Amino acid sequence: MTRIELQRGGFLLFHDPFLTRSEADASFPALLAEVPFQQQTIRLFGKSILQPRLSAWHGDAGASYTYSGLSLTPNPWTPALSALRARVEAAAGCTFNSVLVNHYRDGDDSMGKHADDEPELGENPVIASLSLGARRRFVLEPKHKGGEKVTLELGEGNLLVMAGTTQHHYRHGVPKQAGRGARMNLTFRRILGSGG
Ligand SMILES: O=C(O)CCC(=O)C(=O)O
Ligand SMILES: [Fe+2]
Repeated sequence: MTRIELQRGGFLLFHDPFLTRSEADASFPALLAEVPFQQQTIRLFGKSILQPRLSAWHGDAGASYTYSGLSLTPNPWTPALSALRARVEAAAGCTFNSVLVNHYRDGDDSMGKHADDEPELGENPVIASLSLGARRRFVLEPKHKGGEKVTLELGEGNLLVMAGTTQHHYRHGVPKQAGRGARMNLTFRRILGSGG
């Protein structure tokens, strides 16, 4: 495990490897079969646009969440998601009541730069990000001038934990990367005030 202190504040814990090869290889098809992935529409500057990836939200009953203007009601935990949650909680040393699962079908799918700073996550959220399948470039950069840019290759069962004040000072995203294969990313989160 590598700990990366961020210059503007916050820190990352990077576990690479994290899942064993066989755990990672078994999880990808299990999630594809269990998770009801959809291409979501979001409203951005008054226009409806399709997100350039598939996603699904799972969590404890009552853990509802607003993401990019979408109000999401969680799907229930599936066997594969519950097993991965237990694995991630043991490593992160905290508990999570929900997970956003993203499926990047190929290198044309992407996630724009953002911070996971929604109020329902609380002041300094711990976000545990598990990546399966093809590695993709994950870019973390300061919101304002000053501080470093960090690029990691997330995939193949590795785990990145973002903690402390990271979401206050940094944005992150997954740019398009031509030629890459399918990847999944699971961000385990704790939604506050949901009774979970
Ligand atoms: O796919 C990734 O590595 C990033 C996902 C992410 O930032 C999110 O779900 O908020
Ligand atoms: Fe994020």
